[in-house]
Amino acid sequence: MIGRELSVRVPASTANLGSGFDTLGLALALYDEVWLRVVDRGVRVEVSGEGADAVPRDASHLLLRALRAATDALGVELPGVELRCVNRIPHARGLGSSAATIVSGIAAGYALAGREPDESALDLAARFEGHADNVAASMVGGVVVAWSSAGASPTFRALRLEPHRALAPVLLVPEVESATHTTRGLLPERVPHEDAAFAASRAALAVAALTSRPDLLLDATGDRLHQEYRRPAWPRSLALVEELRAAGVPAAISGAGPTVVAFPVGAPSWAGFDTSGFEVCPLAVDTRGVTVREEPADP
Ligand SMILES: Nc1ncnc2c1ncn2[C@@H]1O[C@H](COP(=O)(O)OP(=O)(O)OP(=O)(O)O)[C@@H](O)[C@H]1O
Ligand SMILES: N[C@@H](CCO)C(=O)O
Repeated sequence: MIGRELSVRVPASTANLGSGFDTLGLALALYDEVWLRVVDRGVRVEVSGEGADAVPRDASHLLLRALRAATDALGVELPGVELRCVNRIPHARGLGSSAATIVSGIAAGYALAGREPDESALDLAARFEGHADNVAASMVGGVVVAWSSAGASPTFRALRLEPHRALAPVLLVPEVESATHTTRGLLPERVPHEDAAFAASRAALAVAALTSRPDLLLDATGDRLHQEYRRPAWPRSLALVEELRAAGVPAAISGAGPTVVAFPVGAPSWAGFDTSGFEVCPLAVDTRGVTVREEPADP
């Protein structure tokens, strides 16, 4: 085991897609990369790129905690680890950075056990994150429908669906950050039945829109379960979503915000919209999910 080296590549993701709160996810072709070596003791962490000035450099690093959870669950001995992270997914913006990091750690742990990430890996990752939409997208790529059943084993599950080839998401990423745990705290305990019915119809429609009928994305990305409640956390982002939707462009808050995800048809002109302070990032859809490569041992 000592001396084994792995490299991991994991995609970002956009969750919710408006109507599918904690349920729908889409993997994006923006990747964090990690190189990892098993050593005889201790922990050494190097980080470059996003979050390099903020994330811990010890065993409390999120990836190492997820890795340890996986190796403990699989009975793999892990005396020490060296880690080099190249982070490209912005943190706390609604692009699934924490989920991608958790998935990297868990996929690496499974690889050390000689296993592909499977249903149990997804359950473990989702337990870390608290919900499965982003982790499922980062793990398997494409479109995912995630669900949980309290008390069941596995608790968290997901179904992967093939994205329609015309899906061309554009992410509008602001400078400001918004922590997911803070905006989850803005959600009410209960919602009106009428809003639940609205959500059920739009989420069901979104499955069709994302996989075979992108022309239905405007209706399919309508939301009444979370965005309005979270408005105080990112008023400008939600105003931009409303502006885009009023002009017929399907748009929603990406994950827990503050990034906006839009699905313009053709080459859009952003000139008519107030995108000041947002970086406009067209991103392809990732269809592979996390990949782990075993690096050859030193001769
Ligand atoms: N590559 C990373 N390495 C270490 N810690 C990370 C990394 N990426 C994210 N994190 C941790 O996760 C936090 C961000 O998680 P959070 O759930 O708030 O946002 P997000 O995952 O970027 O967005 P969302 O869940 O809305 O898609 C960071 O502040 C950091 O603590
Ligand atoms: N479904 C999650 C995605 C962000 O992690 C939320 O909206 O809180």
